[in-house]
Amino acid sequence: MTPTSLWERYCQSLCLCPEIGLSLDISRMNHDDGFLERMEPAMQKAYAEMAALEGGAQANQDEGRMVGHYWLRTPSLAPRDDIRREIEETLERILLFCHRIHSGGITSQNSGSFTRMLIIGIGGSALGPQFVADALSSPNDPLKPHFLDNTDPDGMDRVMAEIGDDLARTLVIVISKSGSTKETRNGMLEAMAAYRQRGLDFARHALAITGKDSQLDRLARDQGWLERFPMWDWVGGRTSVTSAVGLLPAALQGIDISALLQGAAACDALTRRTETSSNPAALMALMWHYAGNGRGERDLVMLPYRDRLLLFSRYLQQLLMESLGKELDREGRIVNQGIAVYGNKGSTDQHAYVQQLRDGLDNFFVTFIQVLRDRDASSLEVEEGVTSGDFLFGFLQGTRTALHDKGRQSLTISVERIDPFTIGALIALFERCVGLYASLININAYHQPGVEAGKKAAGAVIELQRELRDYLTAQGRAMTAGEIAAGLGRSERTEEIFAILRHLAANPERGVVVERTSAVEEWRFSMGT
Ligand SMILES: O=P(O)(O)OC[C@H]1O[C@H](O)[C@H](O)[C@@H](O)[C@@H]1O
Repeated sequence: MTPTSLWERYCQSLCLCPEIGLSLDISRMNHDDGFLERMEPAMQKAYAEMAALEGGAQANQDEGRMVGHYWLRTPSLAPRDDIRREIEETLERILLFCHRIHSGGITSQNSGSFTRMLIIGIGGSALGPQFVADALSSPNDPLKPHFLDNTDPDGMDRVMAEIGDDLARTLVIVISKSGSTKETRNGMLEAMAAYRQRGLDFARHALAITGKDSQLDRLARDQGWLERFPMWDWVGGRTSVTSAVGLLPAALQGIDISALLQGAAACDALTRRTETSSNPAALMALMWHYAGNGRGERDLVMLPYRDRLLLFSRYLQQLLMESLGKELDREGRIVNQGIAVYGNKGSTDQHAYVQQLRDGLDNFFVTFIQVLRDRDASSLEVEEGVTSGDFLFGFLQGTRTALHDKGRQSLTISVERIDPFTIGALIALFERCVGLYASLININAYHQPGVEAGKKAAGAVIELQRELRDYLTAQGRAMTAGEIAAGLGRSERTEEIFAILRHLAANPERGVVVERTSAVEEWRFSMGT
């Protein structure tokens, strides 16, 4: 394509959305002129399904649930008055609670004001809060956020060491929709132990965000924690960032959550448009469809050129891959759908994997995010007339062109600046896009049947570990994994038994001792004395 026709293609296909200070450029995708027209009937069907979803239909059919994250920022849209009221009341309670924390109305046990918060959660109960916290942090944040988002003991030690003596002035927010996620439970128990060790009353530092009457909800109620905020079954974990899950930590950090909600609501309003050329979520969904043939054949590489957006791709990984990565379509046919997401930030990633994007496998499309405002203050000239921000911009443009020269495809989202409003808009843009794309490929984006298998298998490993320890204690001698498995009548699980014992033996305080040889089948395990 000649430079002039590229410019024409850019002008024709640029979707300008001044309402949210955002534009989407699809000119560097390779679709032909007729593609959008051919897809229009499918797109119209997707709009109709989205309207039904927003109207309160049981869009998550497999679980018999409504899908209501859009109501969170426009409560008047909620299909029932009680839902609308709950959303509004929760928001008021969040603002009031934050006011009391910030103003010293609620103090820590030793009467000091809270200066840090420890957020314990995983998946949708961590990724959104982490993204927002990092994207919108400032040196003046009234509460500094820390996260326990795993059951990694060493990881937890690191976080607790960072908090150190400030634990007494740290608010703990335990987030779990189900209230029974093991990683989160473990993080909470470890945090409880840390408070106990310092003679502090955990309940006076803790609050919960969870489903009504969940295990966590009952614990928080029985122990008299500071507050409990609701999660509703009509909000999925990965789309919960505009519920208390994302709003409460953000507000405590001093982030303007009203602006974040306004940005999301404004983006929702314009991505409800059924005129595809002016709907950036629809255009993006169509580009995903085009790029991957409607079968996810290309990976989505997220390249935001702004450090503050580093965690966006991690957040989107769950939003897209848990929503779209499905074995069956809505009619129960095997389709094995999905779109893989990876990426960190530009220009940093140019020095890592962009080589492959330009010269290697052509199995991706890039989504660049450009932030027009470089920084709040004026910039140093690193070369005559040129700033660091000019370089960042130049690297984005350069990579986009270099990829295009090799026929490699990209989308470019431009936003004015990074602020709460824009972050809200970006979140809403991708949520809507995922929903529309799911309709285009006929899958349920709102359940996650595949996640259970790994959790169940992990439960079985923990059970087996208990059995093993009892067995080895009773045997009182050194045995190979094979002998133990046979003794337990579980020969089919010999490898698992070996792995469990090897792990225990690597942690001397767990009491399992190993005598090693060069052949693993000869390793002999016993309970130490
Ligand atoms: O919020 P929770 O109930 O603790 O769930 C945390 C996460 O658990 C699972 O992995 C689900 O697949 C995620 O969608 C969810 O976000």
